[in-house]
Amino acid sequence: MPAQESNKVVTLQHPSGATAKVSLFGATVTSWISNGIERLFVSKDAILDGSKAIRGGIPLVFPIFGTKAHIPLPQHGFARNSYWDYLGILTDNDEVAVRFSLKDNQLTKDQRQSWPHSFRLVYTVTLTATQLKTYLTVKNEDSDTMEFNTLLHTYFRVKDIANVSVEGLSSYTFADKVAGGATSVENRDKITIAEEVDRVYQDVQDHLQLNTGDGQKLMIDKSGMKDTVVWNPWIEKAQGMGDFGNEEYHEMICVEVGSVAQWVHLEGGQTWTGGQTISIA
Ligand SMILES: O=P(O)(O)OC[C@H]1O[C@H](O)[C@H](O)[C@@H](O)[C@@H]1O
Repeated sequence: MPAQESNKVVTLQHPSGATAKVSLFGATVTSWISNGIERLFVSKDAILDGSKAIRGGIPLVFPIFGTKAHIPLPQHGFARNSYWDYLGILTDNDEVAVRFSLKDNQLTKDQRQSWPHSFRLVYTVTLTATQLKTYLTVKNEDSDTMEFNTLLHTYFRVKDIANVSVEGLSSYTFADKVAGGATSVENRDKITIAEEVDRVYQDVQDHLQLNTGDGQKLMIDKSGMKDTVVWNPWIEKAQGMGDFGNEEYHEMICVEVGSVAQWVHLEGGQTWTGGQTISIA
């Protein structure tokens, strides 16, 4: 079978040998192996029992990014902390695609009170020989307009952060969360990491390139999503996270496509789609 569920994890297998795993908890992609190489980072200390969002892979941020004073939801919302339904395989020709769904009636009473909207999320994860595609559809099932943020919080595995760079963000404005949200314009063609980095690049082009430093290149093509966050916790933040090894900041970088700088406005009855295609160059 190209996809099967066992113990709340769906495993995708492509005839090329590529594989991916998606936990029903958060619909979090926790592994993507292509050409025999694991491309995603999951912390050795990640908590996988459903009591906390998974530290690594692709946690799905919805309906808020960070925290919002007027919406009493936990950081990054409820999607990454909820069990999703597995809807099964969509196609199985050159690609293996599986879908997951989350509806408002699967939330806790507190979550529904904090964000009182009727909605349906459908998340499609598609595996080809050389690509991973993750696309989210949001359906507003109310008659009123709904506002949300969403982001694919992708943790990429790298050999050594010292040799990693991200291309495609030059000349875009970013909010620097390490500097209290101060905005600046990026002037580097290749963004490298040598300290704590937590930047929200706003309204950026859809094509980015991640050089993982070992000769491998990943192309990240987003669609329907405006912004890109680049994050590495570096030394002190790493030490402060219970579910992240002290030295693991060397082995990961988050490049997170999403719509987070502004609310997405979705009218009643309407559907929104956004996501990313990650390709091995
Ligand atoms: O610790 P988490 O809630 O998973 O958040 C991890 C990180 O997510 C994003 O990258 C934010 O920009 C960071 O500010 C945050 O620290």
